[in-house]
Amino acid sequence: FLPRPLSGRPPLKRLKVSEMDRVETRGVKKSGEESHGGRNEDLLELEVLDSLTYEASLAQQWDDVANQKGFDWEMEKLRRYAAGLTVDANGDWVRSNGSRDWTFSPAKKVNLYDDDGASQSLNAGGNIGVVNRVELMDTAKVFLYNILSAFGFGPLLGMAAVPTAEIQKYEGSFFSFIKGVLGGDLQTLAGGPLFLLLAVYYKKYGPVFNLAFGPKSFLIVNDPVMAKHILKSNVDAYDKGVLAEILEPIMGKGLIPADPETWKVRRRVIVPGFHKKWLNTMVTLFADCGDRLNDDIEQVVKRGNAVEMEERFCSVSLDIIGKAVFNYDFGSVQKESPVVKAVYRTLREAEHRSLSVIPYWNLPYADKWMEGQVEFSKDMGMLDDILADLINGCIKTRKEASVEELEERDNSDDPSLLRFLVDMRDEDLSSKQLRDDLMTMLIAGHETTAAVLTWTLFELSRGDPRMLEDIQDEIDEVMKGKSRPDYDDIVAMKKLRMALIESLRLYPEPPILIRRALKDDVLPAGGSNLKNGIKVLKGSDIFISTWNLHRSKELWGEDAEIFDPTRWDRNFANGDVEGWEGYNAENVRGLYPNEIASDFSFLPFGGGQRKCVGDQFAVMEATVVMAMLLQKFEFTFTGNAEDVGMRTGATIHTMNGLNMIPREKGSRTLTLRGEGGDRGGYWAEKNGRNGGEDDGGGAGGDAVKLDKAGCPFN
Ligand code: HEM
Repeated sequence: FLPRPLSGRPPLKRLKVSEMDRVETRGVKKSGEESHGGRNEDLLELEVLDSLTYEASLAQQWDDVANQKGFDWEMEKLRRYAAGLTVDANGDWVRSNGSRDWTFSPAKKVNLYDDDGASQSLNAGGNIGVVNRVELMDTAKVFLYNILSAFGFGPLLGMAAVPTAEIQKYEGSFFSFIKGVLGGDLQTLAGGPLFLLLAVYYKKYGPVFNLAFGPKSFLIVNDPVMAKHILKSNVDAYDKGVLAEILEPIMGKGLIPADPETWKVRRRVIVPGFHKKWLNTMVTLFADCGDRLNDDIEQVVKRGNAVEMEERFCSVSLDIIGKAVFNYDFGSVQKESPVVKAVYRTLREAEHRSLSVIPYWNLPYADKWMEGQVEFSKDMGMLDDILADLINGCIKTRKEASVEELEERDNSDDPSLLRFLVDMRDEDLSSKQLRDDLMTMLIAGHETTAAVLTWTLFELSRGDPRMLEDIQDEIDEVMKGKSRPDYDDIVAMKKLRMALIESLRLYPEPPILIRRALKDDVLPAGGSNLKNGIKVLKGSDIFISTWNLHRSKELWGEDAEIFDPTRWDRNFANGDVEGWEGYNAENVRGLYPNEIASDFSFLPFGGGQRKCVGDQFAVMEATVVMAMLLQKFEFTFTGNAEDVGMRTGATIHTMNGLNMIPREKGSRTLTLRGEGGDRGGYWAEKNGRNGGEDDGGGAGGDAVKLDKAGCPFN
């Protein structure tokens, strides 16, 4: 949440350049090398703009003199003077230290060589790619505009009248405040989970508002039209901003934090790994791990104990992701090993960082003296060693093949993504990049799926028991006595899939998507009354609250906060949200209703080009594990549903664990619980059942068998 530290890379590179090349092709080469035409020119020593620097991108941006006006240009000139540049008699920007050889205008075609001769990155057209980097000046400008807007100058500066929610009042105790400041914990400072605070402000301020902490502010977007603009229509104008800074030390240049240039390359490599045949193979893996979980719960039933299901779901999803991504068996359902502990501590640290106001991990030598950081660095070391061994082992047995061949290959001995990536023909096997990709998928695909399972079981257990019974009936009908579902069974278990996806609506993982503007932009008005749109300055940080989008009454109707898997069969629209098509059940394709069917009011896996690569994997995994569990067991809370509580990090966790008492299915007497009564009544009503027996939720009484004909799932 503090301004991004400047990168350590020097902005200029001292290289030798052939005058001929500079004029004709702008080629750059090392002293003593032959020029492209084979001529051995006299070489001049020049400072050439590194194509990867902010200066290079700026120089391109300002190439057109028509752009050289207004406030931004004045700021840019100041920036250039401060960087030691000046304008020469020809109007070119040059270094003021007398070196007239170097002009500010970037070369159009440049071949740069590192000192070791390795060529540097060029984009496909041979031009220097425009790298939009947010620099200190951009952040300063955003701060300045925030301050001026607070004094009412916003409209003069072309800013829309976006309301500002100011976190001024701290609700917690003095000691927890001090703890929050010292720990840099935003959640403690805000007095509770940030996304819940944003939900309160959403009710007050509507679809878009600023959240201000002094001069620093975040634009909070709770509108599907604006979200679509940021994630899809103008996606090149945004990157992951704060999130990338926080995750970089853990995930490196893995897909989630990757800058746009790295992302483009890696996404193209990784996506083919999730091909259809692989996903089918994965169903067997999900069932293997589901068996382990069932065996474990069986033991708990025998002992007559309670079990913490959130923890169990985390274990099963960790085992699955370990095997799927790098063919490593964490075996965490059966035992807790030092490796498993290291994974969890790393996840907790990543979450703590994402809630932190102070980048404490960047303090000098933090990994040597700071509590938590010493351990974190050891954990990362351990995980890196394991990953390095796995990668090296895989490389040693590499069998190169084309993507098509790999898709057809019998990979039953090692179906992992690592194997696929290593065997892919012509792939760069830099183990650092592979390490980053694998680490990212380990983290991205683990607790997210565990959270879906946790909150689905929670909601099914606290709702009308007939809802659960209905789903269990579906499982029995589809599985026909088999203990392990296959792909067709997953497709056939629609009620279960809709229950899982409904829990992702109410508990989105993560509850906030983070972006930073790489250029100035204007968001569409959507459901706001800001008809000219909302100006966004380069460098602005944006939170898209999926929690607010998914629970909005404007987007889902009055029952938005209710867990109702049948809603996915009904359309919903709202003409007040300009440009929003609404949710259309007919547009649902594939295993779950996605962002397209809801026109970006439902973003379970994000949307646009940076959408989750593991969506199908996750839905299939959750369906298999939950089907196998509910086929055999029933669960009741050890106490009340309210005891479970909620806290947040990158995903939404329970506060106190999902403590349940499991029993063999069929051994429980279904009762309508008082506290879930309204939900039960609602479910019954939606199913067209106004049955006299306890609908609407009194306590006690045997459950009424669901009337199949009235069920909207059918
Ligand atoms: C229910 C489970 C999951 C949920 C809810 C989920 C959610 C998401 C969301 C919301 C994003 C977009 C983030 C953004 O736009 O800032 C995302 C991205 C991503 N997810 Fe998932 N995810 C899940 C499972 C998985 C799995 C199983 C994997 C891998 C095996 C995975 C890998 C990724 C990756 C690599 C990205 C980054 C994609 C990119 O930027 O190109 N996720 N996920």
